[in-house]
Amino acid sequence: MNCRVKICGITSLEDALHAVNAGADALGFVFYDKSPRYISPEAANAIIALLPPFVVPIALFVNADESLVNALISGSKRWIIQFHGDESPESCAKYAVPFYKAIRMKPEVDLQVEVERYSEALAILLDAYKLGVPGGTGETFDWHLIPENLAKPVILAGGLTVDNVAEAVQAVRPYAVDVSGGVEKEKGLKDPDKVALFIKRAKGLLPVL
Ligand SMILES: O=C(O)c1ccccc1NCC(=O)[C@H](O)[C@H](O)COP(=O)(O)O
Repeated sequence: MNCRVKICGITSLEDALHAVNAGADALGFVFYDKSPRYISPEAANAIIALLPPFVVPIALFVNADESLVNALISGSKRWIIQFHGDESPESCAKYAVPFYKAIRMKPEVDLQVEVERYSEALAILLDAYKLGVPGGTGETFDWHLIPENLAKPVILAGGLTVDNVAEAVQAVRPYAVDVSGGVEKEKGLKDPDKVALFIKRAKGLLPVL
């Protein structure tokens, strides 16, 4: 299976280019100022101007003001937005760029209903629910909560690491996987070896020993 990989929480050009050279399909940039992975719109737009054309830059917002989102996307036409808060379907769809909607998974979430609500989303990203923490929790959720016949591509996130990503891809068969904390050496800084190994294992290019 050809599983794509998004490396999230990029804060430097060095980490961005290393992830791309290791085979990342998409890079995530966090514009949530309470995150240790926060990057300014100016710094992120400078990085994405140097990315090769087939790499997708993804801008992550949590209940952000419209003016902040518009300020970012006015700097580059390449962005896809990942809404990671409580944004309504209407507020996600009002921008000039495509979007993904993150759903924080717990047993009472009906994914079929969420997929219908966010009908204009390109894909849904499934992350672990943790009270008071909007994302980047480093925690997994119960993958059995994901139905097989969802009408949107699934990006699987939440607590993925070099040790569990191959199993996750096998079990869920997602369109893509997304990782942040599992490939860091400290919060906000990627570990190049873990990034490379994670991508190889997600794409089935290396056996898990
Ligand atoms: O990464 C953050 O700090 C963050 C903060 C607030 C909202 C979302 C955030 N990250 C979202 C992501 O896309 C992460 O990649 C995803 O939550 C998975 O994180 P992890 O469990 O650390 O791999």
